Amino acid sequence: MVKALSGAARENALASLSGWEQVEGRDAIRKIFQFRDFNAAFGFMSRVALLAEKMDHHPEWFNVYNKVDVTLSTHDADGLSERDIKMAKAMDAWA
Ligand SMILES: C[C@H](O)[C@H](O)[C@H]1CNC2=NC(N)=NC(=O)C2=N1
Repeated sequence: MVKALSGAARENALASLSGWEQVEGRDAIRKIFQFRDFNAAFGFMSRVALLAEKMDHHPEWFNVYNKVDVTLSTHDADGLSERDIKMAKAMDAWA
């Protein structure tokens, strides 16, 4: 069972990310990615989808044309976990 990050570990993990904001009223992080066009946005989503399946960890996201609005949290832990941090970093690397 994956555990939610707390205390210093949580602070350090969040500090290692850039462009992600904490969602109000919920232990989750959010970032809006913008791409050249739909093709680039969907390519990004396809790549992330493969990682999500591999990790058994899935983003909440909303796509309109070239924008992908992503929220990450770990439902099983009812909060942010290492899995969200790992996924956020992969997304940042591929955007
Ligand atoms: C049963 C299965 O392991 C779970 O429901 C997985 C699937 N994907 C998931 N994705 C996310 N974001 N959080 C989870 O807790 C989670 N759990």
